[in-house]
Amino acid sequence: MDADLSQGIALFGDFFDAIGLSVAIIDQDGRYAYYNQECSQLDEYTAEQALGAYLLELYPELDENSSTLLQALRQGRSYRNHYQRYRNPRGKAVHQVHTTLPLKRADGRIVGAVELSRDLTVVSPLHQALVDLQQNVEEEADGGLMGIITDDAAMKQLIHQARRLARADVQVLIHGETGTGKELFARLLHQEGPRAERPFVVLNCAALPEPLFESTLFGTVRGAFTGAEDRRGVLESAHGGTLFLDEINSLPLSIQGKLLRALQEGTFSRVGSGAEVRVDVRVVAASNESPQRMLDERKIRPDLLYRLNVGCLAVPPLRERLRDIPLLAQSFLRKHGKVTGHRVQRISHAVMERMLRYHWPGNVRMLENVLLRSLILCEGGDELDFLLLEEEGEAAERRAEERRPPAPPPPDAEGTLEQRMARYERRLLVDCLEGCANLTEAARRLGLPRATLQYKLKKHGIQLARTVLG
Ligand SMILES: Nc1ncnc2c1ncn2[C@@H]1O[C@H](COP(=O)(O)OP(=O)(O)OP(=O)(O)O)[C@@H](O)[C@H]1O
Repeated sequence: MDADLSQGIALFGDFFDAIGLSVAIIDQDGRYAYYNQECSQLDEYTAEQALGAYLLELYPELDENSSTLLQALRQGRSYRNHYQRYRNPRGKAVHQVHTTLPLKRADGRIVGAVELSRDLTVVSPLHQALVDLQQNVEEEADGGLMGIITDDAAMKQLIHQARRLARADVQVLIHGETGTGKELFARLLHQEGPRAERPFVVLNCAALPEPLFESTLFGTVRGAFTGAEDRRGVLESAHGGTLFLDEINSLPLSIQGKLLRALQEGTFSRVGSGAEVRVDVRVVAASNESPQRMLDERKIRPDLLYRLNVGCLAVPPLRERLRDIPLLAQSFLRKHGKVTGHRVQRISHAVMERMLRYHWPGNVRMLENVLLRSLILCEGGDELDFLLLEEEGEAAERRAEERRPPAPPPPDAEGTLEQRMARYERRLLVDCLEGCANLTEAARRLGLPRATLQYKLKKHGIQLARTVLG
């Protein structure tokens, strides 16, 4: 061993023993020249076993490149506060942070290397608990966004718009594909408006069989029909607060008329009763079809639409906000990691690419489900390196679908050429209007003067939703 090195160890040995860090020193041959008590606790070799032994004999799973001490000795590299996780020779998981430096003589020659390590094995469960706690606090204090996670410019703009509408206490129609977060927006509108302390009542119109609509909305009186009891409807339950009518496009037109009257007049009667009930309710409605399509397919009465559509929020599909995919994915991994016990920290590059390329027909809800399933089935470890999207057969079919050009409008077997052309033109106009903010934009996209477009809309009897009237 180099004389300077052995002198240094003799001089500082007691100090290294007293500082409460594990300290290991190797000489220029890579053999342990110093190995203190804390090192023994971490790696479970006694000083007698270690001193004089070649490093790679004690740690056969390391090599010249992966051993930081050997890298410091041979390449002069230094590591400061470098995090390491490994299994010690007895198989125990060790987390540590170390600083490793080459030991140089005055003439610059490297005569050994030293490593000081701090054991994090005790600290890391506490650290994880702290991270979880912080996350919970952040989730609860997410600026009143009702858990809406986003880093997308259009979504941020939408949240801004929703907050303004919330304060204005107007009726709002939210539309967007399934699973995009429409209900979260509805809750945001309620929570940030003047009715926050009053009830928020949800009615999913698609989940109700037709005969139950009227009694569910307006309530019943005993004896109104066989088995009827005195029961409040959702309008009464939401008095003073907000009624969220999800999938409004599934509400039968006859009931829509009654709902409109109740909203206009603020009064209605329970089924089977002549007595007027007075309510003050803000209605927020949601649909997975655009206002234009609902109108065109006669799924909503225009007068109800105009009444509800004072404010309109169009939530974009997940595939149009790619920045949100990694953000949401990390958040779901944290959330479900706690429940499943699989604390995956990262998502592999390949999985992330796959997620970014996928078209997510079920949007955020689907992303969450896919990640949960993948997490449950993954083998453990730090990185999520597979994604259970769908059954392979279904997935292949979907990919073929994606590659296929958009389907032409269904061939109309009926009518003359002129009639079929007219139907085709009408369909093109409706499709175009759906994707445009206003008439001017639609005219520009179609390459038509605005007046010609207006003439064609009239000719085809296409009614416009308020959102495209401008
Ligand atoms: N931006 C987001 N951040 C965090 N979670 C989200 C976000 N968007 C949606 N989610 C979650 O995805 C799921 C579906 O959201 P939500 O029910 O609001 O969608 P929806 O558009 O109303 O769906 P549907 O049309 O099927 O009723 C919920 O669990 C919701 O918490």
